[in-house]
Amino acid sequence: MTTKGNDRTKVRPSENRESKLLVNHCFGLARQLRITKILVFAESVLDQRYILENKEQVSIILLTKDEAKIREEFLPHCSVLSLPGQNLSRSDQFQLGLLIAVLHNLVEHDETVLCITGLVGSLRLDNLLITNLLRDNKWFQKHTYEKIPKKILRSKEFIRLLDIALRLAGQGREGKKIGTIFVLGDYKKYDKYLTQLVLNPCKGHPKRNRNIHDNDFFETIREFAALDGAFIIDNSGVVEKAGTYLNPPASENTKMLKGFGARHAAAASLTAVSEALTITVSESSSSVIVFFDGSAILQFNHH
Ligand SMILES: Nc1ncnc2c1ncn2[C@@H]1O[C@H](COP(=O)(O)OP(=O)(O)OP(=O)(O)O)[C@@H](O)[C@H]1O
Repeated sequence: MTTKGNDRTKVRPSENRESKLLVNHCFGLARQLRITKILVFAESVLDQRYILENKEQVSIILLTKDEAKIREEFLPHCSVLSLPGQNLSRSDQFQLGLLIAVLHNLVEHDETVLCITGLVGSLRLDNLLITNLLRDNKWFQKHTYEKIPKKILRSKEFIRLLDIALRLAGQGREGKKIGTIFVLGDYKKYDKYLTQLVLNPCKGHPKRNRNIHDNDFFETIREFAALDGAFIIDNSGVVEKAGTYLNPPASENTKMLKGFGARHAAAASLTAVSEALTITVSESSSSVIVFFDGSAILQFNHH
């Protein structure tokens, strides 16, 4: 059991031993199964050195919410990836971590890898998984991965937007839940399906001040999320519009999601008739859903 408040100093020696044994067994399994990549959720590792002691013939991919916490001696031996989101379930952590590794070309989408993780904040590793994105993710089975324009899904803009969406879903605004849509892509190609519900609050501001990569802009996004409608973001991460209503035509290519209403229908439909990718934050369920080509391709739920 994790202590309430996730006191990082309170890891019993026996628990640290459990984590070390799990890591040892993981590397043993990798050798036996000839698996060459191991994803480690670094947030849960108290003593990172025992991972280095094990590394031979495997690539270690460290996933972290805070790259500054990764010890320097690790860096030449591991790939370090930033993991967006907060309070995700463990299965969502796995899914997101693996997806990000695939998007960074560190893992093939049909490659079997080992993942070790623990409860966020617990500093204990307690879970070992053998997984393969193509085998274990329904969407990857149904779709041709290569069909997704790499410039969109493999972009740092997509990963950053996912991070923003997960943070908004997890934190809300002034104690209230947030619901919104982010649209990523070449917006001029689907401008005809966009209508302003209110005057565009981004208009007239320099591009550098409304880029999703700018940390200071995050709070503005949180404020603008209170407006009905969607954020329209170009491929370089500049928010071109906010408070925008999506009005795409009906298309047979749209797969509606059960249990959701107009927001999710609009987000799905726009991707059916354009090359845009949309990410929704659901006000009713706090889930974050990524749509592409008319379908939900990824879904993350908060707990
Ligand atoms: N076409 C659209 N474009 C942009 N925003 C929309 C559109 N349709 C609805 N919305 C926004 O979504 C809000 C919620 O609508 P609704 O409850 O029907 O959607 P939902 O898919 O169930 O979303 P949620 O899970 O967030 O409640 C509306 O108040 C409106 O602000």
